Amino acid sequence: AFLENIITNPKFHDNTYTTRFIDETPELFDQVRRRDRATKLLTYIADVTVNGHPETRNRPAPPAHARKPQAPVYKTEIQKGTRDLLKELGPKKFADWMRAEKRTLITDTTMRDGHQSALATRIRTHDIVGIADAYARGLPGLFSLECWGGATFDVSMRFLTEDPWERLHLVRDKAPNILLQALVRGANGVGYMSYPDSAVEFFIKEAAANGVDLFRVFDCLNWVESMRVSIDAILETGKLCEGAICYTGDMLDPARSKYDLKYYLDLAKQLEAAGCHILCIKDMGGLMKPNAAKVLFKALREQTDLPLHFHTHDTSGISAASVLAAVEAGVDAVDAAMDGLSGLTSQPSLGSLVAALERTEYATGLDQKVTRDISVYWETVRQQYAAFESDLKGPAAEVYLHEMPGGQFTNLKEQARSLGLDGRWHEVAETYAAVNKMFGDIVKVTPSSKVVGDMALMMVSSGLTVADVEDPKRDVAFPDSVVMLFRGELGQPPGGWPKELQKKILKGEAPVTERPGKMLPPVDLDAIKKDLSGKPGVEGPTGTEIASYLMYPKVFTDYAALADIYGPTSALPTPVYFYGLPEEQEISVEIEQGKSLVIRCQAIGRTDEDGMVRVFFELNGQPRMVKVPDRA
Ligand SMILES: N[C@@H](CCCCNC(=O)CCCC[C@@H]1SC[C@@H]2NC(=O)N[C@@H]21)C(=O)O
Ligand SMILES: N[C@@H](CCCCNC(=O)CCCC[C@@H]1SC[C@@H]2NC(=O)N[C@@H]21)C(=O)O
Ligand SMILES: [Zn+2]
Repeated sequence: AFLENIITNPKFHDNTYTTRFIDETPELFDQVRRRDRATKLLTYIADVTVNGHPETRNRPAPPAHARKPQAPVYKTEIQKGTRDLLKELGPKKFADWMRAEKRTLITDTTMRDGHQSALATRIRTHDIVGIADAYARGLPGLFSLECWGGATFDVSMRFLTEDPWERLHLVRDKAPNILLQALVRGANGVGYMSYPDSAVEFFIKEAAANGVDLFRVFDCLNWVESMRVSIDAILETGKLCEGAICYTGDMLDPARSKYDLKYYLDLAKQLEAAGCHILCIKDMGGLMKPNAAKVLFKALREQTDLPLHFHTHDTSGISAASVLAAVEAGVDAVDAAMDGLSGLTSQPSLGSLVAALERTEYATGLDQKVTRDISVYWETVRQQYAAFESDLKGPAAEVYLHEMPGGQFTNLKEQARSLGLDGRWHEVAETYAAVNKMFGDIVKVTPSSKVVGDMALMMVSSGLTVADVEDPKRDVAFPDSVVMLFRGELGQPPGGWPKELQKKILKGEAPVTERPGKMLPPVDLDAIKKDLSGKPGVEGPTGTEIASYLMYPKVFTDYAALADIYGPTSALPTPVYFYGLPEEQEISVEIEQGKSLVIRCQAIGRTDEDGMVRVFFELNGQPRMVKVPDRA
């Protein structure tokens, strides 16, 4: 009881309290400090049962009839797949193999862009890893699993209290035969800002060493100069480097001549010259129309012999038609999401594309019973994430006006709602388009899209028009992200920033025209190791911990401190992670391969005079009690 008291006292995690405790009772301290993972997990379950989770509080709850997701179990051996091929052939010959394949190669984006676009990136490692074995055995012919990078890196630590590297390791173990694909933002790594080149290099090397086989690299302004930081680091790792060109505007519209066919063909030449093994047209807004796809991919096919990969979103409802047009025009690989997480701001439906290509020369060869089974799994998983559903009910051709990337659309709608602008969404969309024009008609994808969003929300909520903003006599408080953008901290658009506006925003400060990462002081790994060692929840610090810290110092140390208190929460089933364990319910938690805990909630006490609540469990048959604060 004495020990339990110490453990569950909220002051336990405040170092001064613990230090005094060590001085007074060193022999006891070991027993307390060694708090095993089970005790930590019970602390988490008690806390979330009593207090809920910040992410799901006051949000729609899963339907009462929601069932436990059951991954299909396939008895077939794990056959050789694209990862085995890459190991055999090396990246260059692998790219030749792609070009020789007649069938259309399919990338499944469900584990990354699918839920980033449909559910604000909130799907947890537990649900992602749960289906990996089925992919490995049931879809060995899949080209790649896009399962890492992009916003998943940030969200897993910041909102889901789990380690993105653990997710990568577990998917790697369960699906050893299929290429694991990650999205990286050129000189921004997986962050929203520019980093010193050495930080990006360190991150890429760590990601390659921990399981990423194919890196898709893009820059938020299509500035190849910035992309080279990642490209060069990836080429050194021997992994596949896919250079992505972000598609924007409307290629065949004479009014959008800035982004015409020549613009894209020139960028493709630059990326080929930079050494990319594969070229990707990354249509993050779903702006590609079937006619443009036909013209663009035909022209690219004639210009280069590199394999071509097409990524789009279904916001307008036309994306499957664009994908089929691209296939006819010679594209080698296309992205799709499993039906249950496809459509609208996500990718087009994988099952439907496979069926549409059946009995054509481009047939994918994927087993449609398996794609149906796996889609049913994702549908069931999705029920647990009701808290993160957007209110978008149908396709929106409005996307051709605002050109927002799929992943941002739902997030910006949320942000507008929280600012009390929900009745004015179409005004936000119009203003977003006006801001894009005011900024010189730029590529809009994380992080440049975030800046346009910040400006649009600021203008709508403070009733500012473009004329007001551009008026040299009118004082405007520009969001920090806008100042950063015009200072050049996210790179340079072709032709630079609109001069007048830049002058007004920078108030005479000189802009940066070089690549920011080149000017930033290189990372000091020794200083970081010293800074990190001893922080709660930090092991070594290991290479992956340093890589996380380089990208997100505060988000990482906050995450590590929570992991130190709550243990391996990623192993918990999603209903328990977000909503707790009701009395009389029992779960089995596999905290590592072959080691499971059986946890049963017996009773939840009342809040005592110290504002603490006792929660009684049975852990593998043994009675256990933990006390947690009532945070009401
Ligand atoms: N706004 C911050 C990020 C913080 C967002 C909310 N944080 C989390 O979702 C992770 C912390 C979980 C706290 C646990 S959940 C169970 C229990 N219930 C609680 O109320 N607290 C604990 C940013 O943008 O960085
Ligand atoms: N997480 C925020 C974004 C935070 C953005 C902070 N941005 C930077 O630190 C950019 C780094 C480049 C700084 C440039 S380089 C040339 C000049 N010299 C300097 O010392 N600094 C500038 C979000 O969510 O938006
Ligand atoms: Zn996307």
